Amino acid sequence: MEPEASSWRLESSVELSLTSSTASSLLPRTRIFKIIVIGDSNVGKTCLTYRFCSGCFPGRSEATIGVDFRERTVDIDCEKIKIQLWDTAGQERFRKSMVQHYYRNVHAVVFVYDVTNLDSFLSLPSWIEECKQHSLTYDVPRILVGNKCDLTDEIQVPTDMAQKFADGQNMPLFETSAKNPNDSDHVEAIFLTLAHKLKCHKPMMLSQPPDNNKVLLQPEQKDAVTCWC
Ligand SMILES: Nc1nc2c(ncn2[C@@H]2O[C@H](COP(=O)(O)OP(=O)(O)OP(=O)(O)O)[C@@H](O)[C@H]2O)c(=O)[nH]1
Repeated sequence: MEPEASSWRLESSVELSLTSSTASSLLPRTRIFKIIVIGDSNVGKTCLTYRFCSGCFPGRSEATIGVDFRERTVDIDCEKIKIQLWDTAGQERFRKSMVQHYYRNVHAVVFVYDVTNLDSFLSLPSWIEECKQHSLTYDVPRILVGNKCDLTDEIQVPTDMAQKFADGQNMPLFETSAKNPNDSDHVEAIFLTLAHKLKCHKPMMLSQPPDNNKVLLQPEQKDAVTCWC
């Protein structure tokens, strides 16, 4: 179910074609960041990823089965970054066989809850636990997103409650609406902020000497906890 290995490479590796023997003349190809989006069913994971990658709210959205991939290439500080969003199924029956694939070589995690559904917020600890069980270390950036802020009359999760939880988990909180991008934090800004953090967090380094006119760049491995300040 993973995308074609030929079209992308996990671990945010960057393959370079050498045009001369000096590394300074290398032109890097697009770096890829794999971001998984998880949370209860119906919180709006598909709509958020669709909003970011396609720029609009999907006319209709059905329960995700397994996982859907969406991607978008952005320019950050003159570098092309491909943001690959893994939109995972919220329903347990549609997740089972796929779970181990989600967590492989993940660069960041987006936890989503629905601000109009308290249960989806109360489920967050179990999603965080699932990450832990798949050996996701704390140096993998994580953010918390409360979706459906456009439904102002139906809010069940007040911002201060969500903020307290996010602080306790050392995650930044964003409240947004995939439906109405003018509400609160903009979906676009959320994912771009995350991409910036990833870019700074994982500077490229040469991982092996040039071989067959190719050189593989990989992110520097860091043990430090990601700081969002
Ligand atoms: N009002 C409003 N509705 C939204 C918003 N985002 C999603 N929805 C609606 O919420 C429902 C569920 O959205 P999805 O994006 O399919 O939810 P999901 O989290 O991907 O669900 P699963 O695939 O089952 O895990 C759909 O009817 C969407 O139209 C939002 O920001 N505002």
